[in-house]
Amino acid sequence: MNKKNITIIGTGAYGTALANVLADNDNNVIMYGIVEQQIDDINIYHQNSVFLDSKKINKKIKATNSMPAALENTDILILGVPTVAIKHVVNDIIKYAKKPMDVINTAKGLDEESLGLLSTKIKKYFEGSSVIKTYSALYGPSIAVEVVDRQPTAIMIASETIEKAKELCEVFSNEYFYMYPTTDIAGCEISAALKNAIAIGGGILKAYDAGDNAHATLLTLGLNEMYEFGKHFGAKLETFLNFAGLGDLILTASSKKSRNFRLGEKIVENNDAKKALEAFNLTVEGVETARIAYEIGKKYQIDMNFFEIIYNILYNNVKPISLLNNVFRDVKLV
Ligand SMILES: NC(=O)C1=CN([C@@H]2O[C@H](COP(=O)(O)OP(=O)(O)OC[C@H]3O[C@@H](n4cnc5c(N)ncnc54)[C@H](OP(=O)(O)O)[C@@H]3O)[C@@H](O)[C@H]2O)C=CC1
Ligand SMILES: O=C(CO)COP(=O)(O)O
Repeated sequence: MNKKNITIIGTGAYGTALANVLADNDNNVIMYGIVEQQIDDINIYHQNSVFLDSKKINKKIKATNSMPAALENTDILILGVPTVAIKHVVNDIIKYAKKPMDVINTAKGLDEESLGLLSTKIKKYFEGSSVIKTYSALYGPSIAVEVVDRQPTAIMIASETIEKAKELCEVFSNEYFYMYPTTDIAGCEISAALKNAIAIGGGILKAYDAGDNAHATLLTLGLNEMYEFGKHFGAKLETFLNFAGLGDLILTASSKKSRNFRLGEKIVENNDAKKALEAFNLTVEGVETARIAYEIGKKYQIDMNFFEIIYNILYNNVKPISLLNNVFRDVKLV
């Protein structure tokens, strides 16, 4: 496989983890960030201590705060910022990109405005520009810190054609990072977004010491609601059984390494979602997703009992104990 020139937008936890994989695979990797200290940390000390402590990353990774420099000669562009920042960065990317690129999104969210898919929205942002060659997105159970530690990880790449997905698998895969191809962008994206809200529920149950039965039940009913939701957008059933679906759901709704899970625990600690959120300054995509998924469920009359409860906890000051008291009743199984 030829060396690729890869640009990663965002110097956060996941962008850094992917940079490390891609540099390990001998590609030229440059990261674009907005925080000088993070850029220096990467260039000089080969670490990203704000997000990943003092863990060393591949010395070949470069970072810059200049978008034009980052986009000098890009073959593959990775969007490594949270959902909320995508519009802003795409505007700049369009301004400075010099040639058409394979664009890969990593953000896990939905589109608030259209009550639809984030991928549709991102492609719209690029519409009319000539800088996007293909669109793909990368999803699956991959906590950044474990990827940086080179612990075994398997994820999906969803592209519009299977040929492109397979080509990208070649670029990313190595002995600790395995990537599998699919064309079900909608299914992967919905799984990835919705599991974050379910992970908040996982943290709530854990903090109440609800037990392993309850945990397994949450995963099962959560997967069912993800699928009910996905059907509406034409997602395939099998996607919910792959790494983007079941895999990421199990990981995030069970692990203290997940920020969404930890937020759930904090909500119980504070007995108040608003207070917990005020004190929690990490990226937690599940909060917005819970609201958008709830609205989509209402609009299209999708049966989503869990999402209604978690929405009320996050947005209507309903106490977190209501999850324990109500989520196991009237579960609608696929
Ligand atoms: N962490 C993980 O294990 C995984 C995360 N993801 C997904 O990846 C996405 C990013 O998450 P993650 O890397 O963890 O988030 P982080 O909070 O670790 O990092 C986000 C980065 O984006 C930067 N950023 C925010 N706005 C802008 C902007 N306008 N221009 C440039 N940079 C910006 C942030 O800068 P600043 O520091 O200034 O805020 C920060 O460096 C999320 O959607 C997440 O769900 C997917 C798989 C795994
Ligand atoms: O999506 C993730 C791992 O696949 C990361 O989850 P959190 O955003 O909850 O930390």
